[in-house]
Amino acid sequence: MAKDVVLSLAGIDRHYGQGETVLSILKGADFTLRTGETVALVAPSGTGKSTLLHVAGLLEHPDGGEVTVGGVACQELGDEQRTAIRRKSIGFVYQFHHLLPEFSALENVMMPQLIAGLTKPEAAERAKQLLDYMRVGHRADHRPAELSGGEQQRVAIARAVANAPLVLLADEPTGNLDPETASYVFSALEALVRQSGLSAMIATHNHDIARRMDRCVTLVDGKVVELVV
Ligand SMILES: Nc1ncnc2c1ncn2[C@@H]1O[C@H](COP(=O)(O)OP(=O)(O)OP(=O)(O)O)[C@@H](O)[C@H]1O
Repeated sequence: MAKDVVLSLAGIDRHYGQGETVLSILKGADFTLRTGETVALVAPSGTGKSTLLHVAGLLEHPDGGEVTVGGVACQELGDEQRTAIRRKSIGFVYQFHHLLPEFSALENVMMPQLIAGLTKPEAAERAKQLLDYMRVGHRADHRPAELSGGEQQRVAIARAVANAPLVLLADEPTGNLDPETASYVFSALEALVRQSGLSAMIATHNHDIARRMDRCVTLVDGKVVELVV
């Protein structure tokens, strides 16, 4: 793997179901993400965007092929090792925030850092910085249900980058927001990614958002193909 490649997918196969009802989603998909690069994944519904992100983020096992994260080939690793790599190297943002409802925004952003072994004061300081950066610091002590959709998603983004991952994977991170809020939240996400030099792959249906990334890819017949938007 080239030195500046942070994530590579090689010959990824993924199918669902069995026998005659088998549905092949990814068919030898290849993809490479370089350090500091931002890539939009734009493809019609049902073509496998979430599947590709889940495989890349070590949330799902592919049926064939190799996922390499930060130079580590993950295919032969056990669940524990994959989880350790995922926690250290991958930040994931979903369409719905998936914040823990019984904890405050600040505690939600502290959580992955505490799991990674930081002390409470260290985790709290970084969480505050990230929430301020995402312009939601004034809501730090509130629980998710007390936040607006845009605020919830900004907290979820702060949480995803709390452990300074190598790669940020986002699955339609603004898909559940109205256009104005989506634009605001995406700008905050983009600024954070650029400022921290993060590598990111973002699935989106929004072509305005896609154009702001370094490059765009799509899925055609189970393979990743470069796209000009
Ligand atoms: N666990 C599963 N079991 C069976 N089929 C699945 C499973 N997960 C996804 N699929 C199917 O695989 C296909 C690809 O799903 P995926 O969610 O990756 O698409 P997508 O491009 O992200 O779609 P959307 O834009 O609508 O979110 C779909 O037809 C979906 O129904």
